[in-house]
Amino acid sequence: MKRKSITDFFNASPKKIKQESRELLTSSAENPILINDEEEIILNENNEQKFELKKKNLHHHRNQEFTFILNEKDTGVQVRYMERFLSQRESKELFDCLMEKCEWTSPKYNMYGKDVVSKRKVAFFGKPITRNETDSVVDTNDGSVSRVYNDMVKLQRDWPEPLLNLKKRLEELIGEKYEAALINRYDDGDDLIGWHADREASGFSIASVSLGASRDFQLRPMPKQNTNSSNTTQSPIQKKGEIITKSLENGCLLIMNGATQKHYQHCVPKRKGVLSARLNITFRDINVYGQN
Ligand SMILES: O=C(O)CCC(=O)C(=O)O
Ligand SMILES: [Fe+2]
Repeated sequence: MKRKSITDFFNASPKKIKQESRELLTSSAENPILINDEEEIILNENNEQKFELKKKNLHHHRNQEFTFILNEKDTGVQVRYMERFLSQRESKELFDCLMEKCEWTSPKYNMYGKDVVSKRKVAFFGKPITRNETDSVVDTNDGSVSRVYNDMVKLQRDWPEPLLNLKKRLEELIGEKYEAALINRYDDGDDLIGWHADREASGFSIASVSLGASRDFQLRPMPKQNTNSSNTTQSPIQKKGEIITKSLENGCLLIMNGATQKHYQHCVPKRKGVLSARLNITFRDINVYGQN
């Protein structure tokens, strides 16, 4: 590994590097390298930059760095985390606003053949309504529903201002177009979401913002299916040590890229000691959670 000053780096190949260094300004990887005129850039043996992130991922947020929870070369899985994406004030404002504006539904799921109603609540914002120049509502919320998980939930299209602003900010930061937001409300540590993978298209990055109480978020490799089994029900084989746990705090941002949903499952397990509410917003692709 050679070390070069940033001046050497520019002199070596001015055109190419100038453009790349701009992209690196806000980048971070396992070993974040922030570059300005005084700092050094680390090169590998071939004189190439060691870390290179896509330009679309690197706008703004100079003081807020991503860390990788997962970054797999072979599968392409990337799960990134930014601790203080929202300030305490922004988080509180959004939390209060969503608590007031969301129309909550309790999801149902089937456990051993029985329908069970979850204590966790969900709300769903679909494609935002369009407003004309005088800011009057053109398309009204007509009380329709949308299918989320296996449930029909109230489809809300009149996005509260702070949620719309957050959507725009994430679109700029991540380079995706988000047209839906799913809100999960965990009133205390008894509320949970079990192991699952999201249904988003393979190239799509889901952005997840957490508010309120800290909760553990877990990831595990997609359970291998027992192909020898004579019946067709799939039995997962999972080693306990393969579970990654990350506490998601008030105001943090987690980004799961498309490959994550193919190779990993995630969950928010029960946590007895948690006595207050957490909201989680996932910004998603409207094509997956259609508007019925
Ligand atoms: O609450 C969370 O952090 C995760 C929510 C989730 O996985 C989902 O809604 O699909
Ligand atoms: Fe999920």
